[in-house]
Amino acid sequence: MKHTIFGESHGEAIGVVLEGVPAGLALDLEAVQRELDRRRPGRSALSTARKEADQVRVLSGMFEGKTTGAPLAMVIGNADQHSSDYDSIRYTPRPGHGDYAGFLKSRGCQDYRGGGHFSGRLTAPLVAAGAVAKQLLARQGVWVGAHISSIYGICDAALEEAGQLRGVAEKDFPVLDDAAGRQMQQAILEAKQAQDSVGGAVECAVTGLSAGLGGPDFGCNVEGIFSQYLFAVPAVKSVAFGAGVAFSLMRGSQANDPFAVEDGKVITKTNHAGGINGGITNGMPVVFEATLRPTPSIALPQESVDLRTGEEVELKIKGRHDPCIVPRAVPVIEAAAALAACAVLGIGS
Ligand SMILES: Cc1cc2nc3c(=O)[nH]c(=O)nc-3n(C[C@H](O)[C@H](O)[C@H](O)COP(=O)(O)O)c2cc1C
Ligand SMILES: C=C(O[C@@H]1CC(C(=O)O)=C[C@@H](OP(=O)(O)O)[C@H]1O)C(=O)O
Repeated sequence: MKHTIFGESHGEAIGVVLEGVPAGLALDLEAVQRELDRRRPGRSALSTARKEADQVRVLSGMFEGKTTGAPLAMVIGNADQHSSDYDSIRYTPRPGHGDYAGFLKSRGCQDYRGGGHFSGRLTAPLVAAGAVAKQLLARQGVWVGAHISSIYGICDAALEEAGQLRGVAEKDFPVLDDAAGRQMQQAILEAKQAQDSVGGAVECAVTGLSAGLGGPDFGCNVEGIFSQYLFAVPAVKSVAFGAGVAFSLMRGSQANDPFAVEDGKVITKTNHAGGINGGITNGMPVVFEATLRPTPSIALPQESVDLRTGEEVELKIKGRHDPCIVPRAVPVIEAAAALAACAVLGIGS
């Protein structure tokens, strides 16, 4: 399924056009809305204070409750913009954000208000598209779940099997170990108090993908397909499959996943490979971790450059920002993974 996300954070609306959605899907719009509600801003002191209802409206591609196979267009309004917060930083890019790169790419014509098209707000339509993908995947027995695996060095309990993630989505703070979750929340509030921000990671599992999907080469490699979708999420700076960076500390005897037979099916006893060997699914859950950087917009003074004069200037950012992106990014990572899983399965292509 090809998806095109459109809009700007302070424009009239944001949305997505999904092409290739198979006809005849009885799309559950309440389920789509539930996913959007998990990501919605302005719900607690842990997130940006911007309040948006994030009510999704389907403009096309659905008739009498079912998808028609025509492009599915979904739109979400913007209501609570404080655009004047951005006037003073129009020509002084925020370190870490897309401002400078966007200024160059748009030749100075970018919508600078609220980060424009680079805003994390554009992940709302991504979540809507992912919710459609999840419904298509469910018909094939494929399921996606995630949890916050760490924030600022505080780790959640280790994920031993993907089934532990069922039920995590309903939590306000989606972790396996609520005690660790309370420590993470404390770390976020301390960073906020210090006019700063923190980053962390989201671990995600996709179950039900049969063995033998994908290929070793560019374009069909399953790790590559997932990575393309995941790196399109703003603030994602690394993606690692299975044991990921911990492989560098292992011997082969520890890293290899021993084969076994369970109910007549070949399985592996461990899943250090994250369900992928040779770029091809091996039938175990596809498991990966995405690292999200600390929020770029912080209240502490920072160094920037006035792009009109070339002078170095001190930057003070106003406005309402997430002191940590990770909690609201959990449904976003799931959405990106669901779209990637559709691509791996060839749904809508
Ligand atoms: C859900 C979500 C919320 C975000 N909230 C903010 C925010 O409040 N302030 C901010 O500066 N960046 C925020 N970001 C991150 C920026 O959008 C992102 O860092 C920027 O677009 C640059 O992209 P990059 O980090 O991938 O290079 C958010 C990202 C996501 C996914
Ligand atoms: C609005 C959302 O998050 C926004 C993401 C964001 C950024 O720079 O990425 C900056 C802030 O925008 P604003 O200054 O307009 O409040 C966040 O509030 C959202 O996620 O829906």
